[in-house]
Amino acid sequence: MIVVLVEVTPAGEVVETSLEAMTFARDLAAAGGGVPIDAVVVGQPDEALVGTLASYGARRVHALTGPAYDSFSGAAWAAGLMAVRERAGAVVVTAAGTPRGNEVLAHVAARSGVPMAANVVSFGSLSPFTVTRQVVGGAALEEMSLAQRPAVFSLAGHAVEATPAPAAGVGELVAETPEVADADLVARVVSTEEPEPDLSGTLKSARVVVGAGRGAGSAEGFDDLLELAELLDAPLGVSRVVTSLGWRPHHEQVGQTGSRISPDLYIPCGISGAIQHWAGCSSARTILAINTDPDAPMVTKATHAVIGDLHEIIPAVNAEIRRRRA
Ligand SMILES: Cc1cc2nc3c(=O)[nH]c(=O)nc-3n(C[C@H](O)[C@H](O)[C@H](O)COP(=O)(O)OP(=O)(O)OC[C@H]3O[C@@H](n4cnc5c(N)ncnc54)[C@H](O)[C@@H]3O)c2cc1C
Repeated sequence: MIVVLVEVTPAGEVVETSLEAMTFARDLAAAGGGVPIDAVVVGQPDEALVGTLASYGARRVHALTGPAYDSFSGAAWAAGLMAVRERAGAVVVTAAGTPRGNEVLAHVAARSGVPMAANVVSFGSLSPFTVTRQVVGGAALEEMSLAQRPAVFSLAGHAVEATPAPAAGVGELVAETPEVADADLVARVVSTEEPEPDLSGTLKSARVVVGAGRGAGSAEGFDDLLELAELLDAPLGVSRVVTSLGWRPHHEQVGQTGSRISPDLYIPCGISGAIQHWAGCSSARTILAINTDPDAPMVTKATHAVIGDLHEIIPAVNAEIRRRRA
């Protein structure tokens, strides 16, 4: 029989590539004379999820629950998957070739003392069992023999189309709480964070950008610069020092490891003009540098420069803009 590790989204739906793995397992099971397929999920599945897996041919849905499975751990998930496999007597263990799928299966293969084939796209003969898999990032295909049992392999994403079975499986839900050794919980996810939203679009397309670097002095030193940006209806673009120090968010960074900008006017204030920053702003049409150092690379490359303390110059410029607009 075959066991398939199935991944579930935070919304409680089966991941598409896991449905592909179920479809592939079904083709393999059919070639092997109709051996059963069991799915393994981590966490308590609802009825709809069990129904989906049954519609893809699952005879049983083994649900791994308990504190050891509350967060992702490649070794703990592998321990649970192996416990199910051993009891069910499965000769094939498979999953989608996702980072998690590959990590868990690598643990399973190492513990079982067998090779693992990652990113399989098709199978050939059954005896000996051979598979074709993607290597070198998908640039080449390799044929691999998985003669030992269990045969452990992951399926490359979109190698097959996810298709429900012509006849649904029983989908019997089986609660599983295999024990996990403390050593298997050493490397596990302890917290997750939403990625910072990418707000750099405005910066990349702006006609005017106000730049700010270490010369701002501190996280509190941006008030006048932000006022200037508002008066000019321009976004703020900053140097890496500023984002590294946590003074401003990363999406405002200009340079090699930030945004490339090409505004009509760039006003870098307190930015030395290191090559990595220059890489992101050199296509600005006009550069007006404000810096205390007349020899700073940004000053020597700028179209115009004002030499002086930005904390004196910027408030004066803001006041003059406000006065003229009034
Ligand atoms: C792999 C790599 C990638 C990198 N990628 C980037 C990147 O994408 N973007 C980037 O910006 N950097 C990048 N860097 C960092 C880069 O090398 C510089 O360290 C950084 O750009 C310097 O930032 P800064 O100009 O704000 O600070 P500094 O170099 O310290 O310059 C501060 C400037 O402010 C002036 N100044 C000080 N006080 C005042 C004041 N009161 N008024 C006016 N002027 C004042 C000083 O004269 C000086 O010119 C990268 C570095 C590496 C190694």
